This record gives sequence, C-alpha cells and structure tokens, in this order.
Amino acid sequence: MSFDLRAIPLDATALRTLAAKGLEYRLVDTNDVAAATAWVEADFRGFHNARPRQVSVDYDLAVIADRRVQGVYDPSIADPAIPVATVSSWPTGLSVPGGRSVDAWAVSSVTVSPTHRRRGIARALMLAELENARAAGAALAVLTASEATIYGRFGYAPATRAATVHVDRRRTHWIGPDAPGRVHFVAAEDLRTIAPALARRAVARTTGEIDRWPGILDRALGLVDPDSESSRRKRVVRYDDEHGNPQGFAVFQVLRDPNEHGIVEFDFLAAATDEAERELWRFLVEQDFVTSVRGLLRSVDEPLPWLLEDPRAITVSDVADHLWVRVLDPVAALASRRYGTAGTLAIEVTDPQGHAAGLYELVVDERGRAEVARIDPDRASGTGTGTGSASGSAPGIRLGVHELGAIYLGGVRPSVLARAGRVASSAASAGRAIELADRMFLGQRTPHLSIWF
Ligand SMILES: CC(=O)SCCNC(=O)CCNC(=O)[C@H](O)C(C)(C)COP(=O)(O)OP(=O)(O)OC[C@H]1O[C@@H](n2cnc3c(N)ncnc32)[C@H](O)[C@@H]1OP(=O)(O)O
Repeated sequence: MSFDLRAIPLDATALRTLAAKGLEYRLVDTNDVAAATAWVEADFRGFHNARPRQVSVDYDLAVIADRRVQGVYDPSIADPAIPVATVSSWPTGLSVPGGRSVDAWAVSSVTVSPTHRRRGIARALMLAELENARAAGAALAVLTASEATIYGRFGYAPATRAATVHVDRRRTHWIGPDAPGRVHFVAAEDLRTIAPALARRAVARTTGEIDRWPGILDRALGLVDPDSESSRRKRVVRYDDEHGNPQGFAVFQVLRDPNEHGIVEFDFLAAATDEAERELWRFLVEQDFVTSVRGLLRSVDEPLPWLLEDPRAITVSDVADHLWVRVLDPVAALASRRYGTAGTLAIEVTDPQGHAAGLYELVVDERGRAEVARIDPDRASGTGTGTGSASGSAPGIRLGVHELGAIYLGGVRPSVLARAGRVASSAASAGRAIELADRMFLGQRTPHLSIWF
C-alpha cells in the first residue's frame, strides 16, 4: 500500500459524534512541532508513563512522521492544546501462512485522558480507524492491546500468543547441531545498516510478524539515547553463516547485582534462517556467570526444548494474547494466505460493524493456494443454519468476525472455537466442515509477533 496517509478525510461519523460532546477531532500535522509534541505528551500521559525527555519526544516525532496521527481536543480544558485522546495508524504488511504478506492497517497509541474516560471517545476513534483502514485498502486491521477486554467489541480477536521463556543456566546442555557459522559481538551502530534487511527476512518467515519501521530497530539497538543507562546495558551479537554472510542478530543485557551471578534478558532476536535462530539461542543460553536466561515476547512454540538435553531447564510464563486481528475484507484476507489442505469451504461471517459480513466460498487447490469469492445470498442454497455454498454441496461453517480473526493465522483451531460454541457447522456438514476447517487453516508455523506496537 502506498498513498498519502493524510489524504483520507476525517471520519464524518466520528467528527459528528465527538462534536456533539463539545470535542474536536483533528488530524495532527506532524510537521507542526508544537502540535505533534503536545500529542506525544498526551500519549505518554495516557499510558501512565513519566513525562518524556526531549530525546524521547524527538524519537516519537520521527516515528509519527510516517503515520496518520489524530487527536481529540476539548477547548474547555485548562490546556486545550493537549489532546484529550490520541490514536495513530499506518499501513503495514502482516506475514501470513505460506510466506506471504497481507496489507494490514496498524492501530496504536489509543489513549483517552482519565478526565474524559467512558464518554465513548475511544469507541468513536476505533470505529473511525476501521473506516480509515478500508479507505486505505487494508484487508484487516491489527493492534497489540494493553488490556484484553477492550477490542473484541470492535471485531478484533487475539490471533497470536507470546510468552516469557526462562532457561535455567545450570541445566543447559546443548544437544542441537553444531553450526558452521559464528556469533560475533558487534557495535550497534555497525549493525544499523544491515539490521533492516535482516529484520525484513525474519519477519517474512514468521507468520504473525508485522513490518518493522526504522525507529523500532534503532530503539532495539539502543541508538535512540545511546548514553542512557538502559542503552549502555545493551549488547549486540550477530550470527554469520559459514560464508561470512550475516543471518541474524540479537540484543540482550545482563542484569546483575554486584558480586552476584547475572540474568541474561533479551527481547529482540531477528533470525533470517533456522540456523541463525539456533545459534543465537545457543549463545544466549550458554553464557557463564549467569543463573538464568529470560526471553521476552517469545513464541509459545520455540524449538529450544528440542535443543537442550534437559527440556525441563525451560519454563514458560506470562503466556498471553499478543497480536489482535480484525478482518475487514474476507476475500482479500483469505486469498492472501496459503492453506494446509485442499478443499472447498463455505464461510458465513457475521459482523456487528458490517464490514466483513457475508457468505464466502474458499476453494483451496492441492498447493494450498486459495480462491475466495463472496457469494450472493440468492445463489447460495439453504442448508438449515443458513450456511451454504455456491454449489450448495460444500461443507460450511458459520462464525463471527471475531472468530475469523482468531483462526486467520492458524493460532487457534476452529474446532476449539466450536467446542466453545463460537463456530458452528452447517446442518448439512454434520461436523465435517469443522474438521476440514481445522486442516485448512493450520499453518506450518505457530504464529508469533515479537514486538509491541
Ligand atoms: C491499541 C492500543 O493502543 S492499546 C492501548 C489502550 N490504551 C490504554 O490502555 C491507555 C489507558 N486507557 C485509556 O486510555 C482508556 O481507558 C481507553 C482508551 C482504553 C478507553 O477509552 P474510553 O474513551 O474510556 O472508552 P469508551 O468510553 O469509548 O468505551 C468504549 C467501550 O469500551 C469499553 N471499555 C473501555 N475501556 C475499557 C477497559 N479498559 N476495559 C474494559 N472495557 C473497556 C467501555 O465500557 C465501552 O463499552 P461499550 O461501548 O461496549 O459499552
């Protein structure tokens, strides 16, 4: 997707709804430093963060320059230049099963001042973002959520999970293959030029990851505020294959009290190959003078237990929803990914906001490629539950847009949602459809997003 983010007009419904509350809904000009800084300050306050230092403001101003930035203003408050609500959004690729990328719309920085909460401001902004996403041609919208109770009502569902992985250093005995390449310590500035390409390759091979923007890599590498304590703690390692070609990098820190063993902690590991992934893990778990290793936002399906003699050296905590997906255009979304098995499935989607509602036919060939069509209800034959297919004979499932988002990347099986009473099969299918949907939606890799956005 490539277009002028500011060209999308402000959503008329949101404008009207907010105006009726005495509020102004505005697009923030990110070149207007005063207005953009006020927006950044409101964003920090909204997330209960300390007031930002100038270096953080400068960083955020650079990041939001590539985004659509909106604020809600209350002319009656003591400082009307500070928005009482914020939201930002931008087009991004989302990696889907089969190694492809789908056009998505990322939504972030959703805050409403505690002085203005529960007046429907966030609702107005979130509904407007769905319109913006459609105007931008996105097949779906994505976000990471501060609380799991907020976004379901707007059609978003948890589509990937993430976890903290702990490794007991004393029980670490590597039984994985020895790699032909080498791990090197490198200076963060030196990695800056190749980090985007490595991150791009890592994102492309991992269902559930979204495109990285330059600022996030700078922050991960500690380059935003290099003299700060947290940046100076960061160490960067790169894995080069046997030909000397860089294939991945990790950023970690060792947390320790004086005279105590340390704890290795990392939240950024970008591997373009399985070999690089293994070797970076090996480097992180085999350090001396540490008691444990802690990986944040890791996959719930890491290969690590199969690389250590003692898989019980690993414990997993904080398993939680991470990427939330909201399907807007089922035809484009479903056609973008590859599927686990061939078949024809009719999918009836309900959607409280209307965007994705309809009956669709998903036809997958032997190579896992899909053709998707929206079926005119008049053409669909009745099958008891209302689910049918163009041919009238294909197995069918019926589900809400929330459930469609949940199964889209293969993070949860349709049969689990059927057991929860949230996916139904057509009467004619007698359970066959759920079993087929399980096999079709299964991806090769457990979906995983390893950043917050
Ligand atoms: C993608 C992201 O940016 S995630 C970050 C979200 N932001 C934060 O966590 C920062 C702190 N929280 C806030 O700023 C605000 O509480 C917000 C943005 C979450 C909600 O703003 P509000 O304007 O109060 O929400 P609003 O009044 O529009 O409520 C909309 C609906 O969501 C519900 N809701 C809002 N916040 C919450 C919550 N924290 N938990 C559960 N439900 C919530 C409301 O009850 C309401 O439900 P209904 O319309 O179905 O009856």
